[in-house]
Amino acid sequence: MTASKATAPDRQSSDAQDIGIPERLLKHTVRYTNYNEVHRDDLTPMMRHYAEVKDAYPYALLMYRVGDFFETFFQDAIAIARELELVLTSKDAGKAIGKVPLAGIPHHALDRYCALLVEKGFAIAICDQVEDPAQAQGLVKREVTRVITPGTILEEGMLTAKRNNFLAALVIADKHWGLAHADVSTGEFFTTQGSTIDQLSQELMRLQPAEVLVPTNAPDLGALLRPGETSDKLPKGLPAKFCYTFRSQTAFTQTEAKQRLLQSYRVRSLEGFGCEHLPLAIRAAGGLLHYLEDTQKESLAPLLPLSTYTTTEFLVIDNQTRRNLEITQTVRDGVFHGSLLWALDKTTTAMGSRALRRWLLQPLLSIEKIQERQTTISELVDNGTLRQQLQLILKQIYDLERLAGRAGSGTANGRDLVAMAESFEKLPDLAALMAHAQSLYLVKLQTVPPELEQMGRKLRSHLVDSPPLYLTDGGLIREGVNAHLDGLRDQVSSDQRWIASLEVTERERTGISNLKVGFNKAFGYYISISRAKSSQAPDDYIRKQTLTNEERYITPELKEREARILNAKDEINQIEYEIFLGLREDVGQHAELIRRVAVNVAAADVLCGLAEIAIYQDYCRPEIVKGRTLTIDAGRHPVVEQSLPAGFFVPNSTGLGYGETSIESVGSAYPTPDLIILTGPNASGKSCYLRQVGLIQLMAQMGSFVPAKGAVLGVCDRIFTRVGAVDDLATGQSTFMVEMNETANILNHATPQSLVLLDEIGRGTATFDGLSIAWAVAEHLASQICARTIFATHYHELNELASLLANVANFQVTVKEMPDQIIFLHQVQPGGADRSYGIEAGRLAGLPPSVIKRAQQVMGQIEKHSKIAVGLRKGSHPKKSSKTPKAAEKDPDSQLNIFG
Ligand SMILES: Nc1ncnc2c1ncn2[C@@H]1O[C@H](COP(=O)(O)OP(=O)(O)OP(=O)(O)O)[C@@H](O)[C@H]1O
Repeated sequence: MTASKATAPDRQSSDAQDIGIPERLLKHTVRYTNYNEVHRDDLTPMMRHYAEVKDAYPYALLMYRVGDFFETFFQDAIAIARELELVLTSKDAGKAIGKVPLAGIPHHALDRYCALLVEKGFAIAICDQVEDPAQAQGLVKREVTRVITPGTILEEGMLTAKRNNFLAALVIADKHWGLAHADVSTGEFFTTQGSTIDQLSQELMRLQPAEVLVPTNAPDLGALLRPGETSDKLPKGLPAKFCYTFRSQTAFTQTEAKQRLLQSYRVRSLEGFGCEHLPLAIRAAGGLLHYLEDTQKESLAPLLPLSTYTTTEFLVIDNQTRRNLEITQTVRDGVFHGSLLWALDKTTTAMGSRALRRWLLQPLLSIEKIQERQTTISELVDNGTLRQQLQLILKQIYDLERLAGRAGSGTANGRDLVAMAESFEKLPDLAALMAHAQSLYLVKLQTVPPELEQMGRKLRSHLVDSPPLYLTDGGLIREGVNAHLDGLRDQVSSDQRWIASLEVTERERTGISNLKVGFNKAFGYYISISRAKSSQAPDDYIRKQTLTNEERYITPELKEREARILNAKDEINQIEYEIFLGLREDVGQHAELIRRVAVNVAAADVLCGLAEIAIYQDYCRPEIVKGRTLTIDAGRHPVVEQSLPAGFFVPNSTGLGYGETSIESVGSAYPTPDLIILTGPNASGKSCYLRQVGLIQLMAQMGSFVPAKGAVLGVCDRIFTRVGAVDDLATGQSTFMVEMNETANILNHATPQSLVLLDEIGRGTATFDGLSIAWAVAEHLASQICARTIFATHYHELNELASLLANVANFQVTVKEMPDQIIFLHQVQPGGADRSYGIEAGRLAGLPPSVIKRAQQVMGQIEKHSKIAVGLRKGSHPKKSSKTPKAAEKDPDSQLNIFG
């Protein structure tokens, strides 16, 4: 980029409002708000260098190290002053330019401020001094040592322990897409390929990446879109809630991307990663790796081997379903407390907690893999001692995934390595505990890589138990590690002892009883004598400073000892630092091995937590079968149950899967339709029941036990939900349109293997429109798709469907009517509610009696004259047996005649 002459040379100042900074923070008038407004030749050498560096990172806030501060200038200064509420001052940028905006942060507070900026979606380039300023001739050498972007954070303080921080990269071509994602802090690296933008955005919504890379050939390469910002360069249909970074297309081309992956993993083919035949997946992964190399510089820790997956390997849970089933956060407040994850997370390690979240968002389809997880839970349920001891050991294991990342990237400190050593020491205990374990996930813990055991011993023998936070201040390395280091330490101790005893010896020698030995930063060690006694100072004392009441002296020997101490200390610190770097590098080289072990530990932790829940919440191991059976005996909602006093939750059974053999455990007489029409008054528990079935299915497919007495469950391909009515203000869609979009999506994608949970379809429009749509949707699901469906509704007219279609059954949530109140029994029983209690609910809520009376009259009229009601009452529809779902399938255009 070439320097351009000031575009607004007459701009002398901007007022506070102009740049969005409160008056109280604006300490100087601000001149030039963009570094490109000034002529480069007019800048001071340092500012010119700043501008050159800034040219290379236009999309990032540039933190430029000056002494003890990281300073930002021009527009970056304005941005950070505004975002962090810092004082905006100014700096002289050159004679012809004068003062330009400046905002700085102390170097030791860099992490804290960066965390805040990254959270707000900014990228930060850190330009540090790379030579000792004391040794520098002329301008201190500075280089960008790291670029921190929302998706490339490694710093512990900036990460959330219990969730992954994913960086994603996508490539879209010919209606197909490739999507790679990696967590640099844990080393996980995945790639996949698929079609339809809808699928891509669903996958992004599942991953919730902190940053998404998008290749473009647009001119403002490197621009970063913060969450909520839009750009016409962003492919249509992608969620606006993420942070998007535009990258040059070059790194995303097939040749470059593949080459980069081959080189990085030192392999000849991508066959082993399973993506050789997936060009878009390769391009996305290569582009992502390039970005990491670009931003992490030397500090990029090796990632785990690239793993290829397909979105069809997992139970598909779209964004609405994830939201409606409140898997990771509640619908109402968007908080973790009250979500399924909250109810199930009994993990002990941060790694386990992250793994549980991933498992919940990606339940399995393979019966075998589900059973592997179940078997481990069973073993831990049956063997309480094993479970408790496992938990005790897990408690002592630190976040190995992230520690390995920090070691690999050269950012780990002494405490990190000690934490690793302590964790490695626990691995043999874990192996010994698992010696007789039978199930796969526990057997995986039986072997400890010898390298890690050795590494643990080495770290322990080299590092002190509680190392200091800073690496260059010494105090890290134990005695006995390095003979020269020990010698220097002995020398320092002896000199320090000599100085410590100096006061006594000099008092004796001089006879001055109040003689003291002191130390200050300016002069180092000195001997102090009160003014009154100063005449008694011996000849070898050299006067250094005169204060009101005392004289300060040095002696040649004192200075010699002092110099020796200081030199030795410098050398000690340097040797310790080098030993530490060697240790850290050693650990870094084992990052991949450490992470592999960490993955096993995390999985065991998840399963141990699930076993714990299974015991204390009385869950059962569901039988996972082929086919469409969905039978739950006395199921409960895992979250609502935990929030009610013990024993208050009313269990309910469920049977779905028409044509499947009945399951004995639930009673052979239990009906198993494809579609349940569920009616019942407000607040009786319909939504709760609906969600309970969805959650039980989901938990079963992630391998967990489930809150029920017994369950036999076929594997679902997708769970769809349509729950409640919420305006999507962000996209400007009305409640009804959102509802219809979601319903259309379900009807277009559901299969007989899907589980569909619909709550009050058609409520957002006129009653008859709503009822008609609800009817048609239910009929289509039952007769055309044959998806297993629960359809909760207040339109009890829909109960008629059961008499028309053999695979539809009516259920109701029962209430007990009392003279002046309704008692909610929360029991789901066969049969349809023949009436709503809406008017009663209104009466209980205090609507005036005249209004209630009038409402009853109106209802009577509507029921009498409604065509659909008349049609339904006539019973003129064909006999149930003549319209089985299969018959309807053959003749999809035929509709059931309900109008007579
Ligand atoms: N099986 C149950 N056992 C105990 N309490 C329950 C049960 N099911 C629901 N509840 C309680 O009843 C409340 C209302 O349930 P829910 O929201 O499912 O009702 P609803 O029938 O869907 O109401 P509406 O038709 O107004 O949406 C829940 O918050 C829960 O506390």
